[in-house]
Amino acid sequence: MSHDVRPADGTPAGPATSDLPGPARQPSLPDGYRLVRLTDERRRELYEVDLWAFPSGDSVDDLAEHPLPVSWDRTWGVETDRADPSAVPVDGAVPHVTELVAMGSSYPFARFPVPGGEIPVGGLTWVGVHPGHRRRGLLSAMMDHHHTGCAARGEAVSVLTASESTIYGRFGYGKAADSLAVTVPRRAALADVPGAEQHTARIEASDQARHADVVADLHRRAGAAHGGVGRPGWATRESPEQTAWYWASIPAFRHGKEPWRTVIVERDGEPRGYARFRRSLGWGQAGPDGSVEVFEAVALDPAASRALWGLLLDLDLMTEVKVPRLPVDDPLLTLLLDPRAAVPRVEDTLWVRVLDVAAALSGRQYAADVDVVLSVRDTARGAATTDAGEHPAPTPATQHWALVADAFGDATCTPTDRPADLDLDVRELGSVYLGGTSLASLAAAGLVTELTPGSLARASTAFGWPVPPACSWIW
Ligand SMILES: CC(=O)SCCNC(=O)CCNC(=O)[C@H](O)C(C)(C)COP(=O)(O)OP(=O)(O)OC[C@H]1O[C@@H](n2cnc3c(N)ncnc32)[C@H](O)[C@@H]1OP(=O)(O)O
Repeated sequence: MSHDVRPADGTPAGPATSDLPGPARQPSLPDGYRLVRLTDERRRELYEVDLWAFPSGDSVDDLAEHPLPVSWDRTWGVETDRADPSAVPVDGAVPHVTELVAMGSSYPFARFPVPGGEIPVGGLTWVGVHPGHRRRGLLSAMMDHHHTGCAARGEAVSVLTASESTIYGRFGYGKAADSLAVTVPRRAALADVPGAEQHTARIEASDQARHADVVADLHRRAGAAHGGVGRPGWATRESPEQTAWYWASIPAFRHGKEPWRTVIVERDGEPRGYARFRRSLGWGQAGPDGSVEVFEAVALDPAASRALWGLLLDLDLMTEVKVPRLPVDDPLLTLLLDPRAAVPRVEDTLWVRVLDVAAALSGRQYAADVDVVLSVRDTARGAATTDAGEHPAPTPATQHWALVADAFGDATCTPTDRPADLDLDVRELGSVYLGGTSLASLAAAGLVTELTPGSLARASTAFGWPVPPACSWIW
């Protein structure tokens, strides 16, 4: 919070457009609010908004000295002024305080994996509004700002993980990937995989200097594996800020658990997989009742995966292993002789907003030859706008796009006057973009309309992908 003196009527300062990341314009905000770029000097204020938006037992002091995952040049806030009741008027003017009441940021994914390729993507994150300033349009204005910034930077797509799954559909986001939350009993039986027993393991305190390079290398190679087709969504932590955050040991986030541990499994001295986990020890009537939390478990091949899960499922004094975000096709579910023992629960992870249809659709590959015309409606608020500051068109903006692609080859997507084969909203285009949701299943729910008989099955096959998308970058 900072002080300044305003005229007696409290007129707020004008917009600080030149401070904004992205195009120099203000989105439509309610009166008295302005969007500003945040810098490291306002780190404590940012944490104050964060703790109002995401309540926890932590204090600003617990958090402010540790690394932040966001890049300041892509981080913004909304501030407002209010009269300072404790201040004495100066020459008839009422001292005001400037208060940060909302924030948002986006990760710079320059090489975000999409089916068969990589494109620049903006990863919306850390959106929060102070509860005293909610439901008056601050999020809507920030979404407009974010999408405009993506468009200006050539990011054809925005992705996010949502705190609540009901928020982002209205801004044109479609649910593009699920994950599984599982809890596996200790020593749950796993199928044998030849070669698993030839692995050795190093279990160490997570340490950036010691582990960062090997973990980043395994993470990247695991995403590109899968018979060479790669896993959509499997972005690496590209920015130094994301990397520093991942490796930071922040006591406030331990919640009674030990600090993060890293296990690396090796075969013939070569790293083949890693996991990041932490334990908490409890005692029940039957003795030790500890729990293991696995943040991520990544392996290059089936034997390394079997070795890694075998180790994680048999840590002393533990009775269960919790994995909050497991890719839906992780080998663990297939290796478990009793998959029901994991009690898998499906959760949404990646939400995708297609901002530039031509760039997005020609930036990925397709699993079958396709020649289809899509009628795409983009009426959602928060659509990318022009540098002139125009807001999304109030009337439905529908465009026909001709998509032509060879299976696992080149693709083109251009505007066309040809009649459409399929009709859908931009939300549904986001849902199918990473290959994890089928057009046919959306059509079954009435969200996609087949206008040319036979086009749905063909397009559905082409938009699919052999490997389901997964989110690899939460935090
Ligand atoms: C990518 C991420 O960072 S996800 C993290 C999002 N942040 C949080 O969950 C923290 C706690 N929540 C908040 O800070 C705020 O409530 C926010 C950011 C979710 C919403 O901010 P607000 O400024 O209140 O939103 P705003 O007034 O612009 O509302 C825009 C629309 O979204 C709707 N909306 C807002 N919050 C929610 C919600 N939690 N669930 C469903 N709809 C919502 C509003 O009703 C409004 O819809 P309408 O215009 O169709 O009636």
